[in-house]
Amino acid sequence: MGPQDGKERTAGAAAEATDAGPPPAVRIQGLWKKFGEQVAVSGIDLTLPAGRFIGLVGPNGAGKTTTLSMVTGLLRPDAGQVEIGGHDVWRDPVAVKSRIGVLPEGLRLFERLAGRELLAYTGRLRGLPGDEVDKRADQLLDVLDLSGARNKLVVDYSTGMRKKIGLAAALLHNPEILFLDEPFEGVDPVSAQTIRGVLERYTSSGATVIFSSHVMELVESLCDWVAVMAAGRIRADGPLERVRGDASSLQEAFLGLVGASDRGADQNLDWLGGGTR
Ligand SMILES: Nc1ncnc2c1ncn2[C@@H]1O[C@H](COP(=O)(O)OP(=O)(O)OP(=O)(O)O)[C@@H](O)[C@H]1O
Repeated sequence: MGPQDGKERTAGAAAEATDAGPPPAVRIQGLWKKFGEQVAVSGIDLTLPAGRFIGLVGPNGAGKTTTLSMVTGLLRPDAGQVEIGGHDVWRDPVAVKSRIGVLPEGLRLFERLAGRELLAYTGRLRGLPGDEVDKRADQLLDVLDLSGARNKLVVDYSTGMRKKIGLAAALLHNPEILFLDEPFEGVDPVSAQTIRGVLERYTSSGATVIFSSHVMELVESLCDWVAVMAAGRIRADGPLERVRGDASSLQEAFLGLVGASDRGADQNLDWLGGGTR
């Protein structure tokens, strides 16, 4: 399965989505971003269908965060277009931002607010009525097992608690599409299971989740659609089974796609053998 396969599938998915009526969740065309001489995202085209649980996977430095930042309107591309639900991210930002929830990498939160206050503030910024914000905030805190920390300042939250309160803030306005950059990083297995349950419930209503991750087992168990990125390009994308192909696991398919399956450590590091000293 090569890059071209991914492109063909993308075009196919776009046509399917258009024929069926509703626009795709995300349509990316010719997206580029350079930082100095470093090309982070190299002219990608990608169509992600609505109503799916979608994983964006790739090795460190592949360009996942840069792509998600441009797709969600946090970073201006050098070139290219992004549409969310048929709306251009840069020309129609209000329509786009009302439809999406975002949990970015290295999320900045208002540290001196308590968790409950943070949600109240986020809800009012989103234009929700106060009693609706109260109801939703209480339910989200409860489901995410944060009720006991509702009055604790965010600065005192652990990494996992920060991810969960960030997720609650991203879900508060009931977006159509949720973007999550490494939502499970630094999260313990119990909290991961809680987050997973919330996301599964959210997608079962027809909403779309798009998240980046390095953890292939997680992506394989959660996602029904996958895009594989490496060196700023999309190497493959489509339904999970198609991207996995004949490989025994997504991990194996991924290593083949990013060209890392035969990168053994044995040719180098011949000095490393502390145990045999
Ligand atoms: N603000 C920046 N300034 C300079 N270079 C950057 C910046 N942001 C990203 N890059 C570079 O762009 C490339 C893509 O980075 P990006 O963070 O998008 O990758 P990633 O796939 O999210 O990686 P990881 O999985 O390690 O988080 C890398 O080479 C990175 O060093």
